[in-house]
Amino acid sequence: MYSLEGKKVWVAGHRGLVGSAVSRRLASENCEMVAVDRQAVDLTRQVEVEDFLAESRPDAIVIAAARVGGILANDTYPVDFLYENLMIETNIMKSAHETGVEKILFLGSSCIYPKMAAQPMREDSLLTGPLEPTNEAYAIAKIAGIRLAQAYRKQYGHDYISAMPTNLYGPGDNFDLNSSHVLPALIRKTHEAKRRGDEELVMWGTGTPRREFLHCDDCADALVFLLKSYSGHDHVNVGSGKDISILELTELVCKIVGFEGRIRHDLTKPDGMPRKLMDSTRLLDMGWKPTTALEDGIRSTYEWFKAREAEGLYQS
Ligand SMILES: NC(=O)C1=CN([C@@H]2O[C@H](COP(=O)(O)OP(=O)(O)OC[C@H]3O[C@@H](n4cnc5c(N)ncnc54)[C@H](OP(=O)(O)O)[C@@H]3O)[C@@H](O)[C@H]2O)C=CC1
Ligand SMILES: C[C@H]1O[C@H](OP(=O)(O)OP(=O)(O)OC[C@H]2O[C@@H](n3cnc4c(=O)[nH]c(N)nc43)[C@H](O)[C@@H]2O)[C@@H](O)[C@@H](O)C1=O
Repeated sequence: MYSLEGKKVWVAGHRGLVGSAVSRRLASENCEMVAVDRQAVDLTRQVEVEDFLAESRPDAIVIAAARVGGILANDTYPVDFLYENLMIETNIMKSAHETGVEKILFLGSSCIYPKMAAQPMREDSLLTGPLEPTNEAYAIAKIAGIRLAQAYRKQYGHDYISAMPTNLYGPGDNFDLNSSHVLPALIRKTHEAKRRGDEELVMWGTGTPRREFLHCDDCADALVFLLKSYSGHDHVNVGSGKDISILELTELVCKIVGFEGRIRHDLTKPDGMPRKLMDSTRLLDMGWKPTTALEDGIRSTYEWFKAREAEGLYQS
């Protein structure tokens, strides 16, 4: 067990979907939070990370900072996804080693597994086959991060662990239609189509791929659980255990938003992995479980989106 009591914890990427959820969750632990904005410390720059850690001296770090995006962004900007993620994770782990950080939780993603991995995907299917081409760059950076954490454990005995969340969503998500993941994109597109009185909604791809979704607050709870109770070499899957086809998801969002038009497929856009459902047995066996049903989570995220839209945050 790792006690967070009185510890200084740095959530790198505290403004993001996951980082903000982890920060909310850590508020109920008796620990001190450290935070820094990208304007003050660019995590792709080693010297800035070194100086920040030498000065702030956290005891534990959650690496929720990363270059993140949906299928199109991943496919269009492979250099950015590979380079920035490699830099962020290596800079943080190296500086943490030099300043004696006790514990690191590194975050990867379900895209690390082979495109044709047996479903549900177990932790030991890593590196057993070719990756999905649309997110290969990002996946390679994340696999390198897992291996780097394991290397620090092997060479120096450091308690660096890795968690692999499934597709996440919730308040604070990215609703930009070019760079977002499918759920925030569908919420925004359906809402705007309804407001304009459109007869159809355009979704990407065939709709046959299947994805597993987990609310960011469930994910944050699992991450804090792992931070406190897990100290192993192997990475741990973090999922909800249920998947849904993209067409079914689109129909669910239409129901929640109240859009009654047709659904049209844009087949110029990629489908990506045919199925991504994780086997989270290891985490469940440790005693953790998710609490937010997908429909409830989409409803509350839609309310969050509408409130931000009313503030003028999203202009269509
Ligand atoms: N979203 C998802 O569906 C999934 C996410 N994950 C993992 O969870 C982690 C967090 O993802 P998520 O919260 O969705 O991503 P977000 O894009 O919402 O947040 C990423 C955060 O990282 C910060 N950041 C990025 N680059 C830099 C940089 N160069 N210097 C300083 N800060 C930087 C961003 O800062 P700023 O606010 O300034 O932009 C932002 O706060 C990632 O490791 C991702 O792989 C895993 C599975 C699924
Ligand atoms: C978390 C994960 O996220 C990415 O992988 P992904 O799961 O394929 O990403 P996605 O959420 O963007 O799409 C899921 C499915 O949904 C379809 N789809 C329909 N309509 C829209 C749409 O409007 N927008 C988007 N983005 N997708 C749409 C889309 O065509 C695809 O079939 C990674 O690259 C990878 O980096 C990663 O780790």
